[in-house]
Amino acid sequence: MRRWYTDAHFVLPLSPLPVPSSPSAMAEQKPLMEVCKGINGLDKVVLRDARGSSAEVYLFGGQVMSWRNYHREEMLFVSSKAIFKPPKAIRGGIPICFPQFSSHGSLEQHGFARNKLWTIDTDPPPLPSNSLIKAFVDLILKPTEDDLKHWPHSYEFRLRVALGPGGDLMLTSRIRNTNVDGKPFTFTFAYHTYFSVSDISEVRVEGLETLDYFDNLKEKERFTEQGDAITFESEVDKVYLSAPTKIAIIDHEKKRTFVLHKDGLPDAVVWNPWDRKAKAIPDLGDDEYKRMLCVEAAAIEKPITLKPGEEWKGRLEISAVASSYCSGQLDPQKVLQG
Ligand SMILES: O=P(O)(O)OC[C@H]1O[C@@H](O)[C@H](O)[C@@H](O)[C@@H]1O
Repeated sequence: MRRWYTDAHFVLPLSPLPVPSSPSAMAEQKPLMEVCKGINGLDKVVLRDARGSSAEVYLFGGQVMSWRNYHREEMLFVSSKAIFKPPKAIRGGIPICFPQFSSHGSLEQHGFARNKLWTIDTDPPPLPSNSLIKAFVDLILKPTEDDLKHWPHSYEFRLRVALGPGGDLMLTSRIRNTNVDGKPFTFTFAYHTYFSVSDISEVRVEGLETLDYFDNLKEKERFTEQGDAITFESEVDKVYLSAPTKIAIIDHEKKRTFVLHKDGLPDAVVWNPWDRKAKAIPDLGDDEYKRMLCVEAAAIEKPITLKPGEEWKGRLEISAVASSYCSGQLDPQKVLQG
């Protein structure tokens, strides 16, 4: 069954759409936001902009599973062996790690948000408005009685997924403590983004040079990164601390650069399982590590504590630009404009 939202909140704009600038975009005169069935009948929300960029968000996990540019090229990696069957988290896209990143605590790996069924929030508290954003959806996750047995805290987790004016993917998380027992709670968080890359050996990450990091492959010992951009020739699992707000992933073969802008998320995780670990992950193809790279905007080193009534916000914006981008000159503002 297809539901088309006609509520002004969901299907914007009320004025005519801008004229699409390419034939492929022309074919995409569909609703800006549509709820339909995805793989295995799971509900998903499809966002589209007037030029043909799109994003798909599964209610299971509140997980972005697709982000395409206006050439309809997929930017996110999804494993060919991904299991779309709750409560197993789906391998690919942008799983949300909350309220625990990795095994940094007593909860299940990466927390439970990625294993839960979220709902569409029809009446979210307003966010700063941006009239250029036409396609977006608000999701919400709240604990059930049963959930409270495992993590005894009441919260409202609101996630807005939006397509920006240039087809950028924008995620805003708002987490509010709604405990009535007066107790604060503490959490760690990550947007566990799986980027699609042509060949991991041809990829470089800029913006993390000289930073301190915890190496998950060496019992979370702390090291300092060298001065060079990061390249890949073996398994990597690092949490970079106090990373800059902008990070670039340069894919030489694809001639494409992803530019991440993060806000409220001081840390950045870089993960690629490489060949041996990939073989041990049942829902990842043996060779698929070559076509993926996780760079995760996160809050890990200093967990966030919220008192009742307090709210935390963490934002991630990702753009994909052609790599006429000049290596070593990480100024995504210039990249974006230019
Ligand atoms: O297999 P999962 O639970 O999705 O986790 C994948 C990886 O996620 C990364 O964020 C962690 O740093 C890794 O340690 C972990 O292996």
